[in-house]
Amino acid sequence: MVLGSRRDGGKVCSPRNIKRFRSATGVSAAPSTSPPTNSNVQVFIRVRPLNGREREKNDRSIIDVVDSTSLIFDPKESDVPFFYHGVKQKLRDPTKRANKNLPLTFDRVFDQYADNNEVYEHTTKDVIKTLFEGYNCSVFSYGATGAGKTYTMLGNDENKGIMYLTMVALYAELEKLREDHDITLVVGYIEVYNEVVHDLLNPESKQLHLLERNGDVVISGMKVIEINSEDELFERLVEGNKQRTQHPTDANAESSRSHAIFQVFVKLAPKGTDQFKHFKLSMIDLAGSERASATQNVKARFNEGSNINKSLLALGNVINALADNQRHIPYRDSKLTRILKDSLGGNCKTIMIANVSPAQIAYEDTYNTLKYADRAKKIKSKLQKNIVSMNCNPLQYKKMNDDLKRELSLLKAQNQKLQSQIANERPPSSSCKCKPLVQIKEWKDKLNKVFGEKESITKEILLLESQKQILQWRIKCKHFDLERVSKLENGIESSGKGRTKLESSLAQLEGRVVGVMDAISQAETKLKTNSLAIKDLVKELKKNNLYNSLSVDIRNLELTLRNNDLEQRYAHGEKLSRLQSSRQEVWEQQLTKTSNMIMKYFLLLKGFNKVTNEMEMEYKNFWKEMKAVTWDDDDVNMEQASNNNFILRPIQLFSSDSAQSSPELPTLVVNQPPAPGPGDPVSTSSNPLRPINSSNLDGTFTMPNNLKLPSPPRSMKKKPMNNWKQRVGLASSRKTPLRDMLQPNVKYGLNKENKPLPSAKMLPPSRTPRGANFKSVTAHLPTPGKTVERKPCVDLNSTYELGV
Ligand SMILES: Nc1ncnc2c1ncn2[C@@H]1O[C@H](COP(=O)(O)OP(=O)(O)OP(=O)(O)O)[C@@H](O)[C@H]1O
Repeated sequence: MVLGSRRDGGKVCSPRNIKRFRSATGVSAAPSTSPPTNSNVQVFIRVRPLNGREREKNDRSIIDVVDSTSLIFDPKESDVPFFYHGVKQKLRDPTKRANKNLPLTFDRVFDQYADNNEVYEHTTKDVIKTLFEGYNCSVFSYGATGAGKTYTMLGNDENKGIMYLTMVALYAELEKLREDHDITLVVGYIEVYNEVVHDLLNPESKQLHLLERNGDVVISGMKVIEINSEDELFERLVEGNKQRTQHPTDANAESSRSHAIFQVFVKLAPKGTDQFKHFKLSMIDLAGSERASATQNVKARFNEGSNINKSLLALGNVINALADNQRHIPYRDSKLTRILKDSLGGNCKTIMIANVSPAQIAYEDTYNTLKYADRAKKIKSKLQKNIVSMNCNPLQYKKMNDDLKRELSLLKAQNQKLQSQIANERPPSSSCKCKPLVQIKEWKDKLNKVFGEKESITKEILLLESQKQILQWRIKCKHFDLERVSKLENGIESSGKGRTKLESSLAQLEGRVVGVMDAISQAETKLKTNSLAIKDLVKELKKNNLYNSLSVDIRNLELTLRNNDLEQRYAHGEKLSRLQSSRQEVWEQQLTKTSNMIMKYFLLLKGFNKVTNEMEMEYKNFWKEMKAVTWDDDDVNMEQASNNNFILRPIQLFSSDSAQSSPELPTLVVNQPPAPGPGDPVSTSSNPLRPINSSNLDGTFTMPNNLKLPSPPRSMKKKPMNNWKQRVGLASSRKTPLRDMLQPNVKYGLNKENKPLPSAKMLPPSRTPRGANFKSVTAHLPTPGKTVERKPCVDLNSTYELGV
């Protein structure tokens, strides 16, 4: 079959084929018949041309590239008549294996005629844009040994690879920004060989270690160098590549026996500001995967081959776990997956180029690579969905906190500006000729006093409000706990101690809420009195024609109030978010345990043939639900999210008199919450920008009547609520679904005892040397079979530590 031709169009999607592929790959969905859409992970297939040896053997092509996004693996061969005892048979030759005739679709499929430029145009060209938007990006080439990974990534003098082409485009973009930005670009190049990390730019150095910092993996001691031109870059790439461990294999005379990771770190700082943006581009040339049967290696190579396969198997498991949206992603299983942690999951755009050979002899390798690629296609971007909902989403809190932080810094800047304005104010003789300085000072003191009072009262109210919200949240959690404990006690002998303890701590918490609410209402009365005092003072100032002279001071005092208000809200958000995170952690552990238990008992019952159809159905539905744990308010935008029970309600901080009376002041635009109207949700963030100078502010503190509070679980609702419980606000709520991940305990490529399946066995590569790759590289290659020796490095001054 010839590449690029399309045959048997109507039959390729036969249900039989689809079923076979599903069982072979473990892919639960049907093989893609439409191209994968918008995702953080894009998967491309590159089919290399048959090489001389394959052409000599007259190998048939096992890949039919149908169009730019689809291919057929092992296409059906045209019918060669099959004769038995001289009679033409209707059936196919039983001695020949039936063709898989498997259709697959990817983001793009490149046939043997595509050069590196074409691959670049459709793969990494768009990456540049994504990088400048502030995302990290990763490109990695995957495939069996000799499939064309290094050719794609590095290329040669005539046909430079996508690493180089991408970097040239990156330089061009940076050049456009050079005039008004300070730019730093550094690169690092490492390899992972036999589970040891080496620095390819500093071959003398000893092995590098991986460290975890705040959940990120950091390569300690990696040397990074500044690059100033494209040519210098290509030289560095080739130089680094020379240091890579290479040995000949059956399929490639210069097989790279290590995973090479080239990283580019860019820092962009607009001139004259102290802000900067940074991003990272990682380009990874993986070592070739190899089949057990394809290699006949000496002992020395065996270890190497098994390490390559082990890390690629770990990579496969990570891809599977991400594709299945599992909560636990086994990044820690190998150095490679640890380094690639933020290149596969998380906030990173990933491009995978799977390289395959179309030759019949590479049948298994090509099939395995396509399986990998098809799985990788299923990794979608919304990885954060793997979090169990507790009614309030900590991520939303984080965003709200960030908004508040921004608002706060804006206000602080405005405040500072106003303060300097006051300091630079001309003496009263010019602005207020008739008022002596002493008199002004007296009024200023009066203002400071009433605003000082207001500040401490609002502080107190917000503190109490924060306490109340946290107590209410804890009450809600306790109700859930109580409901569960009560249910679990059914059917077992229990002293009921657990329930009693929970009930008493619930009563205690509810009592505390009542106390806090009393304190709030007292503080509110004080605030009302204070607001009246401010109003009176402002009136007097106006009467004495002093208001204009002191308007800047009033404004400044108001802004100080606003600063404090925001600071407290921010602290509240953070505290609640911390509490929720720790509760969530406990929950996740509990849910994992519960799911495992359910699975155990289900299997036990099944073993005894006691599972009814209904139970089986229920279990399957449960399992399905557990597979895709999502926030139940995932798609709610922040506006809606702020309609949430645990946000501090707004306090009116400014008097209308003061707000409308200083027209000469610059209008301060902040993200201020609007005063809640009747029936409006209580909201403190994500409102459209609006000026603080609003004439509807009357300086009074009003208790919103729409503060929604959580309800008790169903069992509690049955009980009549007494007065204080109603005040605590246990009125209505939504149910939080009990979900957890429950995945069948089957890992890709592993049997039940967690041992590699026969197809994943490792055997070392062959010793047969074959033709050279790149002129520039081969001139400096180590002797085949000889590993590059590394000496310990003493000069650590020139090394940096950067996040992977
Ligand atoms: N698209 C292509 N066009 C022309 N030649 C190619 C192409 N892809 C690969 N080759 C040639 O095939 C041979 C093997 O390619 P390459 O070294 O890139 O394989 P590899 O996947 O990196 O192998 P390994 O994992 O063993 O290092 C090289 O000689 C290379 O020049």
